[in-house]
Amino acid sequence: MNKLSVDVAVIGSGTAGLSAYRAAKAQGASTVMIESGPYGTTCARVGCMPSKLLIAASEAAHMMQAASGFGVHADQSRIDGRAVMERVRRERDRFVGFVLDSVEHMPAADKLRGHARFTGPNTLVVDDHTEVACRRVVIATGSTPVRLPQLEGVGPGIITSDDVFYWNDLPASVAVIGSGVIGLELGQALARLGVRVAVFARGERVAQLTDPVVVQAAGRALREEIDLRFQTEVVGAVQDGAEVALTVRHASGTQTTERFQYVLMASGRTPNVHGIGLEHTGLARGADGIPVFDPLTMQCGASPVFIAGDANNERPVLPEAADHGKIAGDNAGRYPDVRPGLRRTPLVIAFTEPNIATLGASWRTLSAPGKPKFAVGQVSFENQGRSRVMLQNRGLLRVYGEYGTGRFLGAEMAAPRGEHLAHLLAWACQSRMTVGQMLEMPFYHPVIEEGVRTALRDLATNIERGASETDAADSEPGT
Ligand SMILES: Cc1cc2nc3c(=O)[nH]c(=O)nc-3n(C[C@H](O)[C@H](O)[C@H](O)COP(=O)(O)OP(=O)(O)OC[C@H]3O[C@@H](n4cnc5c(N)ncnc54)[C@H](O)[C@@H]3O)c2cc1C
Ligand SMILES: NC(=O)c1ccc[n+]([C@@H]2O[C@H](COP(=O)([O-])OP(=O)(O)OC[C@H]3O[C@@H](n4cnc5c(N)ncnc54)[C@H](O)[C@@H]3O)[C@@H](O)[C@H]2O)c1
Repeated sequence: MNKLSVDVAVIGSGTAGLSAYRAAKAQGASTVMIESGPYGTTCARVGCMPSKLLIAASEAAHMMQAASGFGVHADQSRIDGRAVMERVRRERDRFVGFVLDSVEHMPAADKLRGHARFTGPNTLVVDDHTEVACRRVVIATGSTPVRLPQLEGVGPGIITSDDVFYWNDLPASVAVIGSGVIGLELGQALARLGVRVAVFARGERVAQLTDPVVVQAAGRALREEIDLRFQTEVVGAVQDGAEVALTVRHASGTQTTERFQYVLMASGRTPNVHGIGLEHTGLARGADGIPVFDPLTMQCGASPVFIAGDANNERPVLPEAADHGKIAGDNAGRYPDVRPGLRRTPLVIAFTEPNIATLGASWRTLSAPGKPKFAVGQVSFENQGRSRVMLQNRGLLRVYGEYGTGRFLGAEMAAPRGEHLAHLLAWACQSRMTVGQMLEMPFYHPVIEEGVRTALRDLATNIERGASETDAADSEPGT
């Protein structure tokens, strides 16, 4: 067994791990980065980038169809599935290439290949070939798609998002299990590319939304394009040649069986904190097995162990993985002088159309028992000027504000160009602006942002009403 002694060991070379490695090195710490899988990051290989490439192709296909609404007829449109997937893989490989280049330029002594696991609070063993004595550790092991037990061992037709971006051609049909972010992004993209898609959901969840009014509006908008089947439970499946016969149970109790080329499990992701010897660290862990950590420092208790990215499941999206990694690596490098790092206003965007975006405090957080009442303003995009002009008049925006101070708290939306509206609102939220201050900002004409102004005016009115005419404590959200 080889022996290695370092100041900092970073487990994982994804976005969080790479950012932790750089930050620890910047503190002058001797650092090793350990990776068990392929280099290239989940985001670039099988996450953000290839999924957005597939969505971009689907938008092109959708525009051809939507054009007839303007009197423009793209007569002979044809989707070449092989060419679509070839571009997805080619461009994805280009993005992966940038990551591989940066890893290539790291000193060889700073990289170790193999599965790392703790054998003690300050020791790791890598694949039984190297023992690493490390004064500090950053766990940046990412997450893995949840596999449904009732679909285990069925056959090659049962897949996860990890498989989609290696396809050589578009399939004929896909059943998507889960109406979360992955299920809806991929489900809508594949449907727009001519694949027969059905999305099966246990409940009525729509991506990351928590506001029931926005959930309703988003579900309505998406249903225009996707065969979305709420309240269905997967019972089991059988691989039958090139197809999978999928059996689901409906809310009525009846069961139906349908055949698809693939069944895509999009039922969440599990943090990779199991099988890494955490039981040897003495760290306190939550019910989900994740070490208890401080989200400002990423430190696990008072220990020299830090946890970053999807592994801690705090906000499992790319920008947060990068921020987590920087904070964790910086603190691992400077330990025991641990400092709080920069955390930003929460922002999540699902690239469906309409975009589904949430920022700041969620409706669910604000509505938790014991929390003060809050005011709500809203706008529907169905009759919003510019949205109608572009034939993208679907969706709803709800904005939340604090009674008394008038401070803007957060928003949830399914909105045309929602990715941009969400940034605008997230910046206002992080700047701790009041609704009044936001309404003093410029709004051009005719733009979708005028819809945001309508929602903010509505919110301002409701805040005013709550503060002057009613006791805030008696008012319900939305009044
Ligand atoms: C389909 C899909 C689409 C997405 N789209 C978006 C998007 O549009 N926008 C967005 O912000 N986010 C998106 N995400 C989420 C984003 O990709 C993740 O939040 C981010 O990549 C997490 O980075 P990470 O560094 O935590 O994990 P990863 O990049 O997964 O890195 C973890 C690394 O640790 C390694 N590892 C694990 N265990 C060990 C061990 N014991 N020893 C050694 N190495 C180990 C793994 O092999 C892996 O390389 C998407 C995710 C998916 C799946
Ligand atoms: N645009 C983005 O930012 C983006 C895109 C894709 C993925 N991601 C990240 O990846 C994470 C994982 O995405 P996801 O869509 O897999 O998870 P998710 O948590 O968003 O959704 C999982 C869905 O699966 C359902 N589900 C859970 N268990 C089930 C079961 N046993 N049977 C049927 N349905 C079940 C849930 O009700 C939910 O609707 C997201 O939380 C997000 O952080 C982000």
